[in-house]
Amino acid sequence: MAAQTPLLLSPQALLLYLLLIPVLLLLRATNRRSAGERAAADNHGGRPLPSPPNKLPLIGHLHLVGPDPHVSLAALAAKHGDGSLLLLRLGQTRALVVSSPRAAEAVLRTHDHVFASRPPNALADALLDGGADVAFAPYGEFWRQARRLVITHLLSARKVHSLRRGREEEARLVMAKIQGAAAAGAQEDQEADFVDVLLSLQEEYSLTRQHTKSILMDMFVAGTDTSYIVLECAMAELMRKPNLMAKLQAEAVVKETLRLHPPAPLLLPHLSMAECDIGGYKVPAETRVIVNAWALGRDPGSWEAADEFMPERFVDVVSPDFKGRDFQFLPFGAGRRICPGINFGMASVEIMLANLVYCYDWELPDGMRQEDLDMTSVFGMTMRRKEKLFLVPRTRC
Ligand code: HEM
Repeated sequence: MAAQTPLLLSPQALLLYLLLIPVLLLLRATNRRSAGERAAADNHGGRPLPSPPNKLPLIGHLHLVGPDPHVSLAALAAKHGDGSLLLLRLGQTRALVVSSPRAAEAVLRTHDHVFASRPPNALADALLDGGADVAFAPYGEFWRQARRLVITHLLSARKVHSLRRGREEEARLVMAKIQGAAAAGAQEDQEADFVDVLLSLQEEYSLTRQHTKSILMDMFVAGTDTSYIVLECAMAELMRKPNLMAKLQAEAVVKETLRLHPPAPLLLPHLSMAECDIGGYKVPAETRVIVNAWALGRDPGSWEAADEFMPERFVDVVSPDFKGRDFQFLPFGAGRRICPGINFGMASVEIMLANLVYCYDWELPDGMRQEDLDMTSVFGMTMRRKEKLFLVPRTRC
């Protein structure tokens, strides 16, 4: 009688069991291996890198990484790491998290040649034709050529200087918009300028149409979002400390904003191309490396009052360099993969910030207090403010 047939013997249940048995066996086998064996396997027999204990089958440590990965990775590194390095399994991927200036220096300077590649990235593959750009290209001849092109012809100090008029015009247009005036006028089109340059170099660099498109996309995506994020965070921090507005030094404010709110808090992922010894640990080839620039910038061991917004720390003293020489401050990364757009980005943000603060007094909207300003951020390709910043301008000039 059907009603008396035990449920476990139904054909569906049997099928389910048959499908589950290999998975259950795999889980048992994984769990039976001692922590030491697992660590040794992850470290190719070397001294085991510190790693959180509660690794789950299949997903590894993914469940420990929260919606703000830079924050949860910093907390994990503090709890389970040795203060510098932490090994995670993110699904099938082995990832080394770097959270101290010393370890960052080892990875991005001492052994930069080993860690200068990029892991495959499905999003970049779809958008940029699998590494036909600079930012996501694996280390190799194509990347070297594309980076040389970008540094020499698009982002050199001379080029950035020559685009000064364009930036001034851009700032003027924004001020005019704020004033409510019609934002008309001759605008120097920087993107078109980049297109012209790239088209003129197609032969010299053997650029295909796809290369040209991908490099332009790099310039556009890497350039606009980051600069805008820094500007918005700088204005939000200044609203919380309005006394700083008056004695503003745009450069110091921008540096301090980059320290507390780096738009790329985990840089871009690096990939090791060979086995390498870092601080006595063996890091295997093909390990993803995540440098937590956000944690470095807030490390109380490197910075006094690390969580305080204090632009004055960058004024009139020998302050940390942000171009990849001081490893407690890496908003642009360091080494071979350092951002090639530093001068371009800094020039764009500084001129806009100086104009905003010089031409206007800024107030919070009616009824809003400084302490109501929500400084939380959301993590994505870049880290941006969760809440849009709304301010009221009062004309000064
Ligand atoms: C404040 C503004 C900016 C910040 C904070 C910033 C930050 C960064 C960071 C953290 C990286 C990754 C470094 C690494 O992997 O070690 C990077 C790479 C890159 N950035 Fe920027 N960036 C900014 C502006 C720009 C601008 C204006 C451009 C170009 C117009 C640009 C183009 C690039 C490119 C092409 C790469 C990839 C370099 C490579 O892989 O060789 N960035 N940037």
